[in-house]
Amino acid sequence: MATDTSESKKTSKLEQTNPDYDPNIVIEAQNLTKIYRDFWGRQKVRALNALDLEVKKGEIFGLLGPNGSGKSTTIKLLLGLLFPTSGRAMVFGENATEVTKNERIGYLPEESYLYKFLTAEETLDFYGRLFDIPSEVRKERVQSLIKQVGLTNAKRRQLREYSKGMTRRIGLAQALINDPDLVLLDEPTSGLDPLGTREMKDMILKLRDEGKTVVMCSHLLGDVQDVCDRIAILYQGDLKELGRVDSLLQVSDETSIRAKNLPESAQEEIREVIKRHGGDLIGVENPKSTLEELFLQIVRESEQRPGQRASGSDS
Ligand SMILES: Nc1ncnc2c1ncn2[C@@H]1O[C@H](COP(=O)(O)OP(=O)(O)OP(=O)(O)O)[C@@H](O)[C@H]1O
Repeated sequence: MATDTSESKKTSKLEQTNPDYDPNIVIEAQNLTKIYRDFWGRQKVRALNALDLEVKKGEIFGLLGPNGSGKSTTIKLLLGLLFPTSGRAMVFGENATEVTKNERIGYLPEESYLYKFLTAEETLDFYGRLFDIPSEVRKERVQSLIKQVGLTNAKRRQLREYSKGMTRRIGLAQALINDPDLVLLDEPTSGLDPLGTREMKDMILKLRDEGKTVVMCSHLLGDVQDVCDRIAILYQGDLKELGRVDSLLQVSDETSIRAKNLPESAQEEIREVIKRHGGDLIGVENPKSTLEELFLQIVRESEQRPGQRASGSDS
């Protein structure tokens, strides 16, 4: 597996030869169907049913759905680890079954498969060698990824000593060792504490800022809402919803107004205006922060002032 970061070599064969190929479409699934069969060839499960979707360059795309809805099957089809029963998946304009395109993909699986007796440095160096990354580039990238995922203080410890959150971090660093253009993340925030979750979400957003395309599967809907531009919701192999998170979540028949330092008299006037226009007042109240914000604020304050109670507490 040879990896070269120069733009010219990172483009796929099709990108170079097919003038119709649109480089802004990183993933294209057309009628993608996967039926698992038993030893005798009899149909066991229709895991994915005629999936049509596109993932655009530079977006964070969320694949959602209850257990067994076909998310992992979709990821495996994109990686070429499974063959579709019918339809096709294209990645960077190449058929997903073409494994050479995986040189441009980083993959964080749900379960860690890393070698427990290697340190973080050794792990990343090992995967860097698999990608044939030249020694100097490899050394630099290993150190910069370790820093990026916040494992500098633990970089010489064996992975068997790592907590679940640390294992997730080294998993992400491993997925990025080849400086991929497309990053597939299966449950990236599972097992992380709220601070680790925030950092992981920031790292995912940073990947988008760097121009990478991210596809993530997650059951943690709050995390998906925080980072994803678009989502697809699968149910028993069928695509049930596809669209931009902000427009899917917009409640179009309600209006919300937020103001600071508004006196009680003005609030009364607003109530009157709503009444005059025939609207139903749902509530005039102080907005609430999120539990995540409160938790992070307390952790940050505790770091700055060890031993003291956080400022926001009133009981
Ligand atoms: N190797 C396999 N052989 C037979 N059936 C399988 C196989 N892998 C997955 N399935 C079935 O295909 C369906 C979709 O599974 P898949 O793992 O893609 O779902 P998922 O959405 O990733 O679920 P989860 O959220 O639990 O990870 C399920 O009914 C599952 O039992």
